[in-house]
Amino acid sequence: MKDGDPQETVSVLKDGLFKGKGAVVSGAGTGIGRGIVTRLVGLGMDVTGLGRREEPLAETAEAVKEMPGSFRYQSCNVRDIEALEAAIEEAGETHGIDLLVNNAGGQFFAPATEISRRGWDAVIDLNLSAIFTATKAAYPYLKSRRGAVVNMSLSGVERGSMGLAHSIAARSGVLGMTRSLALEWAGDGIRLNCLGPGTVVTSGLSDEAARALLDGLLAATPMHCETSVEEVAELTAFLASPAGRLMTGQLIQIDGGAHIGAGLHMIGAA
Ligand SMILES: CCCCC/C=C/C(=O)SCCNC(=O)CCNC(=O)[C@H](O)C(C)(C)COP(=O)(O)OP(=O)(O)OC[C@H]1O[C@@H](n2cnc3c(N)ncnc32)[C@H](O)[C@@H]1OP(=O)(O)O
Ligand SMILES: NC(=O)C1=CN([C@@H]2O[C@H](COP(=O)(O)OP(=O)(O)OC[C@H]3O[C@@H](n4cnc5c(N)ncnc54)[C@H](OP(=O)(O)O)[C@@H]3O)[C@@H](O)[C@H]2O)C=CC1
Repeated sequence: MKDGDPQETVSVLKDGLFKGKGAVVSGAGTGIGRGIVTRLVGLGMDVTGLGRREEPLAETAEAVKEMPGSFRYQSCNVRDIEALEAAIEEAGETHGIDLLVNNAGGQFFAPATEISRRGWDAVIDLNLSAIFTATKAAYPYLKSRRGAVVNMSLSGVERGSMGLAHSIAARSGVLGMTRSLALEWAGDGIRLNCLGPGTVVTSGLSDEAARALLDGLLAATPMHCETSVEEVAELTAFLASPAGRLMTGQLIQIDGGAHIGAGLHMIGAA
């Protein structure tokens, strides 16, 4: 990436593009989620952010308070079905939903033989079932605005990954669900896509084990570079914009070619 303000460097969308539009972003207090909120509010959108911890959500609110759109947040565990449905409904009634970004997610790295059934269920709940719940709850609001859904996935999701059997299973499920709903809801004008970022250095990838992987991840990326939060945010906004009008049912990998190169999927194969 060139020097300068990272968002400015990758910004291609028009100021005021999303004035009067509404969005829900999960995992809005940190990393990629905060970056997406910042771009959407910067483009004039009214955004509700979800996450379990209030403190990072409040930090996101502080970061965007002078921007053209607005940001409200709600503490919500997306694995709690009733709480998630209620949060989506409240956001829909407050500002409408032109865009739903299912970004909250994560997992632990472990070989399949070390994943307990509870560990499996926790990852499937967070990365698959919660996305179904949120998307279904948002349907009436999306329909009335002919809105869009962006589901955060992983680079290489289609070819499997060492140490991530649970997460790849969940995210492959999300891809199948995304394509199925893209078909079911096309007549309503609702579009759904998945984004597969490569390596994004956020707090989620900052523990010792993840840092140890970083050099290997970058070496396995043909362009030998990280994906920036701002690049993911700009692409998310693009997919919700009129320029994305015919894009639906896709997995778009924003990963410096990782999914066609050596890839991130063999990292951890010792
Ligand atoms: C393709 C390569 C690039 C990949 C790049 C990806 C990057 C990112 O995703 S960045 C975001 C990273 N952030 C996170 O991953 C944080 C989110 N993760 C979690 O919250 C947890 O991992 C969770 C999904 C398991 C949910 O946690 P929670 O509900 O609190 O679960 P528990 O701690 O109660 O554990 C439930 C169950 O899971 C077992 N477990 C947890 N960690 C591990 C581990 N490291 N190894 C093996 N098993 C683990 C835990 O032991 C529990 O099972 P039981 O012991 O059977 O009760
Ligand atoms: N960083 C990377 O290299 C890549 C990341 N991704 C994916 O992008 C997404 C964002 O990752 P990133 O920003 O890097 O990581 P972070 O760990 O910073 O973000 C994860 C966010 O999800 C929220 N979250 C987690 N569990 C729950 C829950 N049960 N209910 C509500 N919110 C929850 C967290 O907030 P809180 O803890 O407060 O609930 C946090 O804000 C994830 O789905 C991740 O797997 C994909 C490819 C690469």
